[in-house]
Amino acid sequence: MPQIILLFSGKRKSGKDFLTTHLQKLLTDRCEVLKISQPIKSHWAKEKNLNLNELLGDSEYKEQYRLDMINWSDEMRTQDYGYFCRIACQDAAEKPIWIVSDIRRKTDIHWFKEKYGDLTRTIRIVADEATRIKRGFQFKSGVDDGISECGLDDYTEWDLVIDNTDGKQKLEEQLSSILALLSRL
Ligand SMILES: Nc1ncnc2c1ncn2[C@@H]1O[C@H](COP(=O)(O)OP(=O)(O)OP(=O)(O)O)[C@@H](O)[C@H]1O
Ligand SMILES: C[C@@](O)(CCOP(=O)(O)O)CC(=O)O
Repeated sequence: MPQIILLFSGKRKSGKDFLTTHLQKLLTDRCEVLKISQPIKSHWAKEKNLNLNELLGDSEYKEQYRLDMINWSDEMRTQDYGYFCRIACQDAAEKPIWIVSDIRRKTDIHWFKEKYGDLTRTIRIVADEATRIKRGFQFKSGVDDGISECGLDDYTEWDLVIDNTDGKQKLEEQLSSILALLSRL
C-alpha cells in the first residue's frame, strides 16, 4: 500500500507532465508516477501499430489519435469505470508516494477515493489559454468540449490548485506547495 496518492488533473497543455516530472525528480525513489492513459496508449499502439513513445510524449503525433483513444476508452469505461485506473495501479512498485498524473473524470477520483480513501490528495493545474496555446494547445471540437477535458471543470474539492500560467508561480513555489501535502509522511 502507498502512504499517499497525489491525483493531478488539468487541461491539455496546462503542464501536468511538466510538473509531475519535476516532482518525481525531487522525490526520486520515494515515488512512482502512474498514468491512467498508459494502458490506453499501449493498447492503441499495439492495435494500430503506432509508436508508443510518441503517444506518451508531448508531440503533435499523439494529438492525431486522441479523439479515437478517448472514444474507445470511454466505451470501455461505460462497462467498468475503474478499468484503466486499476491497470495503471497494477504495476506500481512499492513506493510510499504515488503520483497519478492524468486524472480527467469524476469517476477517476471516485475510484481512487473508494479504494484508497484518506490517502488521496487532489491537485488541479490551471494555466490561461494564451499560455496553453504557446505550449502547443489548439482547440479541437469533440476533444476540448468533451468529458476528457471538461469532466472536472465543476469539481470544487481540490486540495490544491496550482497556477501554471506563464509568469504566475515560480516552479519552486509550485513544488513546495505540493510537498506541503506530504508533510504528514
Ligand atoms: N511552467 C512551465 N514552464 C515552461 N514550460 C512549460 C511549463 N509547463 C509546461 N511547459 C511546457 O508546455 C508543454 C505542455 O506541457 P505538458 O506536456 O506538461 O502538458 P500536459 O498538461 O501534460 O498536456 P497534455 O494533456 O496535452 O499531455 C511541454 O512542452 C512543457 O515542457
Ligand atoms: C485517451 C487519453 O487517455 C489520452 C491522454 O493523453 P495525455 O494525458 O494528454 O498525454 C485521454 C482520456 O482518457 O480521455
